[in-house]
Formats: sequence, C-alpha cells, structure tokens
Amino acid sequence: MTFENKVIWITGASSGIGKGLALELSKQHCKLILSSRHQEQLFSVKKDCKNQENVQVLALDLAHYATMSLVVEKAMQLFGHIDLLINNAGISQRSPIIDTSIEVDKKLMEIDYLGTVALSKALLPYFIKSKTGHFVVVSSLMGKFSSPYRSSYCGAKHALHGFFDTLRMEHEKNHIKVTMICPGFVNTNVARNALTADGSKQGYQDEMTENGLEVTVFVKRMLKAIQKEKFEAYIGKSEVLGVYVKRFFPKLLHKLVLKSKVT
Ligand SMILES: NC(=O)c1ccc[n+]([C@@H]2O[C@H](COP(=O)([O-])OP(=O)(O)OC[C@H]3O[C@@H](n4cnc5c(N)ncnc54)[C@H](O)[C@@H]3O)[C@@H](O)[C@H]2O)c1
Repeated sequence: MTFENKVIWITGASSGIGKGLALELSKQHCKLILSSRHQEQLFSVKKDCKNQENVQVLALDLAHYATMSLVVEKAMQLFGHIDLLINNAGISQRSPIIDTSIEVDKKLMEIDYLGTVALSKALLPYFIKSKTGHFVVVSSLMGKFSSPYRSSYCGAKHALHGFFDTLRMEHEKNHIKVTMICPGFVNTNVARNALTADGSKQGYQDEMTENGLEVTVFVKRMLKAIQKEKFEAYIGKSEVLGVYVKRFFPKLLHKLVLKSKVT
C-alpha cells in the first residue's frame, strides 16, 4: 500500500504527532485534510506542508461528538472521498485517582474515546458503501497497560481497543482496515497539555516524554505500520516491552512500573 493519491484525514494535526504526520505525508503526493480545534494553527501547518494545493483544513472539536455527522459531510465535500482516517487527536491526564474530579474522567472519555468513536461511526457508512477504507487510531501503550496518575487516560485509551477491535471484525467483509498505533514516549507537548485533578493543564513537560522518540522518527515508523496494515503497532523505546511483560507476567509489570517512579 502506498499513500500516493490517497485522501488522508488527520485529526490533532495542529501539533505534535499529527503535525509530523501532515508534514511527512505532504511529501508523498497524497491529499490531506487537517483537523483539530485550532484553525489558525492548522493553516500554519498547511503553510509548512509540501504540495499545499493538496491540503485542506477542517476545524472540529471532538468534545462535540454529536456534530460529527455534519463534520464528515463537510470532509467528504473537500476531495469527494476519504481513504484513511487517522484518529490522532487526544489529551492526556496526570493526577492521582483520589484527587481527580469525575469531570476530568468525563472529559477524557469524551475527547479520547467518544469523539473518536463518533467521528469514525459517522464515516463508516461511506467506507461500507465504497467497500474500502482504513481507520488508524492513535492509542498509547497506556491503552495496553496502566501507569499511576493516568487513570482517566488509561481508561479511555483501553476502551478504544475494545471498540475498534470489534469494528475490524464486523467490517472485514467490507474490506475495512483498522490499525491501532500504541506510542510509548514521544517528545511532544502532550504532557504540558495533560489535565490535572481539577481539569487545568499540567503546563510543564515530563522528563520521560522529553526523552522519548523524536516526532519525525516516530512518524516514519507509524507510517510503515499503516502501510503494512498492522492490527496493532507498539512504537517507542524500551517501554514497549511492557506490553509483553503485562501479557505473560502481569505482577512483574506492576512491580516494574512502580519501580520506574513514574510521575
Ligand atoms: N506524545 C506522547 O508521548 C504520546 C504517547 C502515547 C500516545 N500519544 C497520543 O498521541 C496523540 C497525539 O498527541 P501528541 O503527543 O501529538 O500531543 P499534542 O498535545 O501535541 O497533540 C494533540 C492534538 O490533539 C488535538 N486535540 C486535543 N483536544 C481536541 C479536541 N477536543 N478536538 C479536536 N482536537 C483536539 C490538539 O489540538 C492537538 O492537535 C494523542 O492521542 C495522544 O494521546 C502521545
């Protein structure tokens, strides 16, 4: 599978991984739809893209998941069809369960889970009709195992796997693909933007995120996984091993995560 001439819709394209995907894919002669809440930032990403005539901007807020059918209609008008939806937009969280307001749990579920599900469900009938289409979902290693101070985030990311594994099974007959991408640490502003116990942003970077993969390196590995139509890809440094340790030795993973003194 090549990306050439494909119409690729990327959410969360105004920064971090989404921006990195936009810049890299714009070199590969595909048509891009860039989405996030911030229209101005999306236009600025578009300016940095190659082949700008093939790049369109469409603002959306995943928290307003009831509006996703309308958003999909608008997206379909931009290039006439869509080949790939990269569900990348999301927010993280850093706070102990005991202090975390239920509003924070709700917000994480709304943006990371319900928004992503609603957008994908709104696009699904088009994919079914054309008997083709590929949903890519940027989950996290935190969608496969957990870590302290990320309860809402881990809950929302784990839930994505339940939903999209089902979608993959129900629509194999329609040739619809699903690739779950599970990043480890990637050096973006995700920790700065993470919500704390009262819903305010953390506002500073985590050491582990800062020492994570560079976005350009991560994006190249992610695009390879999509091309191979992988069901699931774990992309990061040694933290990736956690997936396998959890599967076979869950108590060992528990001890290792606590020993790593995550914050
Ligand atoms: N960076 C990491 O270490 C890491 C690790 C695992 C998973 N991830 C996942 O990668 C994805 C991208 O994150 P990032 O690291 O680039 O961080 P980031 O904060 O730079 O990017 C997040 C993007 O999502 C968008 N977004 C947030 N809320 C939105 C909403 N309500 N509606 C529409 N768009 C919204 C933001 O505008 C931004 O474009 C997220 O799903 C995140 O959970 C990141």
